[in-house]
Amino acid sequence: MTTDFEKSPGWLDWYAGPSRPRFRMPEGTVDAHCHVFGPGAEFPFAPERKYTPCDASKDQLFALRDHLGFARNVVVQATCHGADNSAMTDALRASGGLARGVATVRPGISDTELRELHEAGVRGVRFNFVKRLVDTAPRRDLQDVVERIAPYGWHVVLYFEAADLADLRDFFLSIPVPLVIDHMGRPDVTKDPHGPQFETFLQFLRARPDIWCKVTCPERLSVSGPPAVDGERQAYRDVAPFARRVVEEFPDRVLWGTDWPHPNLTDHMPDDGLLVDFIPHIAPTAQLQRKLLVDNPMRLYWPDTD
Ligand SMILES: O=C(O)/C=C(\CC(=O)C(=O)O)C(=O)O
Repeated sequence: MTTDFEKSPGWLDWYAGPSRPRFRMPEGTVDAHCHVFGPGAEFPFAPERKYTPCDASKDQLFALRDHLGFARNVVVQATCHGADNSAMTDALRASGGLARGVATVRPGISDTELRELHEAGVRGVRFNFVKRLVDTAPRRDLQDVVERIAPYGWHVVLYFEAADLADLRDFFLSIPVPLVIDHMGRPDVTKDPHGPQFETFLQFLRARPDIWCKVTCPERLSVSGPPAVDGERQAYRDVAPFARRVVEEFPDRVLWGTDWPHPNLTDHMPDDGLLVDFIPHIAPTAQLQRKLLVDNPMRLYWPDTD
């Protein structure tokens, strides 16, 4: 088994020594989108992966959680681990109940494996339609997965590019469990936040009351920045109006997360402390912040916790 991995060319490692955020997050804030990578020597990356990351271990994730002031994490299976969820579930088990997970599952998964994922803290599966990341599975396979996970009360996380929503929308709306959309459906933020492309996305969110939206990844969506580096506490001003529209229209079904360790960024690596300082620009009131950071993720991932 290969355990010695060479990172993809040009790979940017996560930012060591992030600042402390100036924004005071409410107590119990959940980082509802982050990943663990390996370590490759312990949890090898998948043969079918499209990129090879640096290591980003559970201990490093938990150290970041504590440094930034988060209480909990939702760890999303990244494509570089394929459908081998063991690095992610290892993190969930080590978290003492402070982490939940979103897995990648193939239709052939056994009932025992599904039960084990649930017991570890998995509460959803991710379907990825971003072509640079995966060869998307046939819809029949995805429907089979939905049938298998529905009895557990799980949801489906959808990752896709804005330009593909028109083709995918009917399929998405046919999925009979709650949906969670990654990174606002990846809008082109050089367009008008009140223009037709983002309006199409908002219409999709309006189509069902159980579609949630992560207002995440300004660092991935931003074109004109400025990036969250070198003390910049007003970063990603071009993304903020898009996220604010979603937060204000759907305050009870938005989620936020760091996206640490920020895979596949090519032009900069954000300081995660400065990234947290983006939050009040998209959720300007204490009430919106509490819903976004605590109430909503707790309802979705820890519904039995008071
Ligand atoms: O961190 C993210 O959510 C986005 C990713 C990576 C990813 O989703 C994956 O590997 O599964 C991206 O756009 O490259």
